[in-house]
Amino acid sequence: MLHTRDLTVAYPDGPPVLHDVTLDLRHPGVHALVGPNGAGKTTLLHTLAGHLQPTSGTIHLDGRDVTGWHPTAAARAGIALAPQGRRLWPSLTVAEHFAAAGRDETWTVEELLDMFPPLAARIGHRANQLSGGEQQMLTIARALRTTPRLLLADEPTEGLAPIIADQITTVLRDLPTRGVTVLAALPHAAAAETMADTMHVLTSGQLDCHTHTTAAATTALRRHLTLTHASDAEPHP
Ligand SMILES: Nc1ncnc2c1ncn2[C@@H]1O[C@H](COP(=O)(O)OP(=O)(O)OP(=O)(O)O)[C@@H](O)[C@H]1O
Repeated sequence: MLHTRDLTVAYPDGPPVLHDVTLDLRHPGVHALVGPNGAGKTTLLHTLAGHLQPTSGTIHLDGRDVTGWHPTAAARAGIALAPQGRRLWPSLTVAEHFAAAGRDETWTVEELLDMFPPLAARIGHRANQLSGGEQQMLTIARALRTTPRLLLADEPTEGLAPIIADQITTVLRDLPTRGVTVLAALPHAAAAETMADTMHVLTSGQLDCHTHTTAAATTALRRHLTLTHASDAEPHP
């Protein structure tokens, strides 16, 4: 459903941060993009959502070339981003976030509140009055209001208490049954294990390994850390 080929991305006036990233999500499901801080996970998700332009390479969603599309067009094509840091409007209420994001009634407010019960009790509260977990729930719920086929979730359980992280994981795991494929950026393989069907390991802007097992993902991450530390320790001439 999502296919990127040789995607290279740089920030203005900087060197490439992603190098020739070829990612193939053939089947609906929950897919994890696993990598350490600075690997380029956020950069990849933002590029898929149209917030960054690749310098080369292509992005296809369901066979359609969406490379370089404006975020609004990417959203219409079915790509939604639940960003890291949540990016909510602090002074808008939960209800106002739903109203602002709503496009059609595939995901009704009632359904979303059933999915995230803590939000139901907070419907009239402003975003800056919500807990971190409630903010994350609102971020995902708001993204679903745009009726995505692909939900990009950037570190969706970051900093949350385990019980809240479990609630969010359960919701994400269930989304493919509603026709939504999830690509979740996660910092390590253990976090991906409970959430994802496949893991794609990103290190230093390059995709390193595609796997179904935590062990293989962890090995790839350890290999990267070992190589990084070894080159850091090399004496400089
Ligand atoms: N706005 C920006 N301008 C320039 N460089 C940036 C910008 N945002 C990120 N970078 C750089 O791009 C690289 C990849 O960062 P990115 O945030 O995509 O990684 P990440 O894997 O999501 O890490 P983290 O888990 O820490 O968010 C890093 O070297 C970072 O410093």
